Amino acid sequence: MSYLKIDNISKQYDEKNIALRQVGFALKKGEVVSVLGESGSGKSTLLRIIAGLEIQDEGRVYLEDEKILNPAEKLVAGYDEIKLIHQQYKLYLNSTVEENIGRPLLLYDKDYRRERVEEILQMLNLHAFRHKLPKQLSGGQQQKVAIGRALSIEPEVLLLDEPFSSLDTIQKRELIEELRHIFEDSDMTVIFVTHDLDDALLMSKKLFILKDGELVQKGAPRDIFRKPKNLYTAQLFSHLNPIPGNGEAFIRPSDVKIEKVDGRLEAEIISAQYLIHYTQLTVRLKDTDVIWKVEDQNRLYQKGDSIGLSFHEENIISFSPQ
Ligand SMILES: Nc1ncnc2c1ncn2[C@@H]1O[C@H](COP(=O)(O)OP(=O)(O)OP(=O)(O)O)[C@@H](O)[C@H]1O
Repeated sequence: MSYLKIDNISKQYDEKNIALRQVGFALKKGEVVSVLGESGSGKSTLLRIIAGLEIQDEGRVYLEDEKILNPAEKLVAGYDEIKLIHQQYKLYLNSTVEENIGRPLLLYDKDYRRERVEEILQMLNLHAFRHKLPKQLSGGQQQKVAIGRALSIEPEVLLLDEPFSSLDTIQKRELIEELRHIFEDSDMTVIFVTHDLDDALLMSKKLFILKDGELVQKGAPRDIFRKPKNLYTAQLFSHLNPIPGNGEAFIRPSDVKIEKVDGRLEAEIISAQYLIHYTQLTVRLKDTDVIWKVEDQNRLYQKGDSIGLSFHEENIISFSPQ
């Protein structure tokens, strides 16, 4: 049974700005998913509508079969059960970490409040900073406090709108992994939106891909990687090498094997770029203008070398009948 249902949501701000086109999906309780899309694809609008903070033109959001009312239908917009965190999420600057986390619980029983704040400090490993003010914390620690504050009243649904984009890559990856473990141990339903594929893959086992306001594909990353529905989705995962004379058919660099020159597919290396896990070769296929990227895992080749290339038919990505 679906727990959070997004049913056919459309939203157009004005003539030029169509933010969402009939977006629909359903999540089970406790599911953690990522919504991936480039800037302007409608991610923030989608989350705001799910949170009941934006008026949609069409469609409905349901939480456990209850309609989520939008600001035109509800006096105080938003729901305690659904928390939205975004990059500009503000902390109380003159309050300590523990006060910030406990703030949403002011109307709750004092003992419960104390217990819950302890739980959150423990969960997010923030004990050492409990008496510090936000300005005495790093960006990553501040984001954790913001998340701690959102978690303090135990929301049913947590919506994360690129909340980590101000962090450096290493800090961000660590925080995402930490949160993934927290979410795995909870029954919170989480939607994480991002434009970064690696972040999305780190956070969840299920991806929703948004393009120009449309949900173009959803599923397990491995399935989308192997069977992308269109060029846009395919290219989110890697560069695609066009296969000459084979219509709209491509092969990923990671699926190309470098062999000795043996008269089959031959190429000349026109540049070699040292990357962390391999040397990326840019090659020109013999007797053509077709340029490919291939991965030299053993760092054996350099500019000017001739190499042979091979790949398995089953790895070909094709968008039209061959
Ligand atoms: N208040 C608004 N008024 C008019 N157009 C808007 C408004 N908010 C968003 N839009 C437009 O709606 C579309 C979707 O915007 P949205 O912010 O939802 O995308 P996004 O995927 O979250 O982008 P980003 O990653 O850059 O934050 C864009 O074309 C944007 O310009």
